Amino acid sequence: MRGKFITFEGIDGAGKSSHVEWLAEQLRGKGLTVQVTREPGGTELGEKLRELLLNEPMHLETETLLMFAARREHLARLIEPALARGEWVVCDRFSDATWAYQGGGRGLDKSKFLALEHWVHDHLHPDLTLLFDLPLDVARERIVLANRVLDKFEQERADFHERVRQAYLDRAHGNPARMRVIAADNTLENIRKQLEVIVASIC
Ligand SMILES: Nc1ncnc2c1ncn2[C@@H]1O[C@H](COP(=O)(O)OP(=O)(O)OP(=O)(O)O)[C@@H](O)[C@H]1O
Ligand SMILES: Cc1cn([C@H]2C[C@H](O)[C@@H](COP(=O)(O)O)O2)c(=O)[nH]c1=O
Repeated sequence: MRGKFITFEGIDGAGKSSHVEWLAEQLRGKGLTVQVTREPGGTELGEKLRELLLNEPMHLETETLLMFAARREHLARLIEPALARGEWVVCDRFSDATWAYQGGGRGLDKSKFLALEHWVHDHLHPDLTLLFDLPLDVARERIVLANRVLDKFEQERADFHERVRQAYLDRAHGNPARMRVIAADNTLENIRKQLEVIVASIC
């Protein structure tokens, strides 16, 4: 039987990465084999593209095409083979991030996004997407506290991140069967309680 594909999404600093490995462990505890991966990245080539994407200034359409190029490689080399073997894949970001960052944040034409999504993975969409939603100032505070070097996207202005957040919420509104909004302005413990209930519904 084909495995399931779960993705995590949210604005920078939403807290999703703090739960990715935890969720994988919960699933492994149920006897499942789980691959944890991320975008952009997840393959040798994808990680090289990630370096460019997170650090080099580039035209919006170049950025979008490289996101989808990395995704094509990721699907072909990791995601699709794992799902075909019956393994589950937990991925930190996927195409909803392109919708939100390049579409919402930077203003990419929606028809261009839809054409690329159709071309690259019309046959495969996540079974479940967990959207970590919280006010921008809380996410910003977490990033400041973490004291990390900011990448190209994290250096964007607040209005960019507000548009990304709103685009994510619009996407969730349009895909209620797949996307679940997590109230992420909460303790790790309370967030995990929300995740347990949602994940139990697809196991
Ligand atoms: N619920 C929480 N309460 C307080 N701090 C949190 C919470 N969740 C995560 N953090 C902290 O916030 C910071 C950002 O968390 P994390 O890296 O998980 O976010 P992220 O959504 O993956 O961010 P990015 O996409 O920017 O990498 C980390 O320092 C983490 O320890
Ligand atoms: C997949 C994808 C990602 N991004 C952006 C979103 C984040 O700012 C970075 C990735 O960093 P993270 O710490 O691993 O979350 O990339 C994007 O703009 N478009 C995409 O499709």
